[in-house]
Amino acid sequence: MTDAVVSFTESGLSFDARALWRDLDLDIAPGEFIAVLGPNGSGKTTLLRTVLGQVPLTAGTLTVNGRIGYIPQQHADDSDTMMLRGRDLVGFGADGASWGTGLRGLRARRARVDAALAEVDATRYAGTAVGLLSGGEQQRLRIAQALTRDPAILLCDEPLASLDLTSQRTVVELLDARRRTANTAVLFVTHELNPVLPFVDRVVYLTDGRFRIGTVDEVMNSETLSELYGSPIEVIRIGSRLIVAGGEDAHHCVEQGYADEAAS
Ligand SMILES: Nc1ncnc2c1ncn2[C@@H]1O[C@H](COP(=O)(O)OP(=O)(O)OP(=O)(O)O)[C@@H](O)[C@H]1O
Repeated sequence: MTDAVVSFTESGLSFDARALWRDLDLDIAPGEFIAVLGPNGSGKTTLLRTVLGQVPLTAGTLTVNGRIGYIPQQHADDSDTMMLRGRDLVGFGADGASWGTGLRGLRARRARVDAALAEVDATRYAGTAVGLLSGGEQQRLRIAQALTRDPAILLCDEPLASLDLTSQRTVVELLDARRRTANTAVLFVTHELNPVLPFVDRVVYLTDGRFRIGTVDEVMNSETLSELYGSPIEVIRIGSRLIVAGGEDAHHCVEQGYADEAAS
């Protein structure tokens, strides 16, 4: 694909003798929304880190066309961040970019921060300390921070973790709006597929050195996942949601209450 934002070609990544993936080809198109799934330790975060240039591939090539926006995993010990005002946190994303010198540069930077705050509807709490905001509000600020770079691709590492369902929906809708209006691709690591299911174009499913890439229907079915895991996995569709049963990470698509619903 010539206009791909990110291209992995015959790529492989191993740490010592352990391969996280081999012979992986993936072209990510502008505006494409890709969910990266798999059990703990399967290499989801590492896949993002290769795109960030933090981890070199051990085989094949990776090309990135355009700027990257990164929404890192949230850690409970981000205490330094908690003291900042929302606007200052977002401003970190705008640092390092070339805004020109003097007052003009400062104005351009401020305008970009204001635009990013407005895009995620966070202007009203831009002056509040991050630590006083809800998890959902903080996550909006992290998205705004990533947007200040006007990215061609957003790398999102479990951005829904520890958010309630309403905030999850807000975050996903913000990312979806961005890709629709600005054609920004989204590479989204998640343990819960259901909140993003309506928006996902393709899934990259990693486990134990193997992977599958395809549409939700192509990958998230009993036959494909059983083959991938080498043990019986059942994928059940309930309305617009998917439940994965069996296998060591059967929980990964199940949200609170859905398992009970499936059983009843
Ligand atoms: N620099 C490194 N050197 C050696 N091993 C590493 C390095 N970085 C990651 N790993 C290992 O690679 C594996 C994949 O890690 P990664 O963080 O990508 O998993 P993950 O799928 O994101 O897991 P989780 O769902 O728990 O966040 C882990 O076993 C991890 O310990």
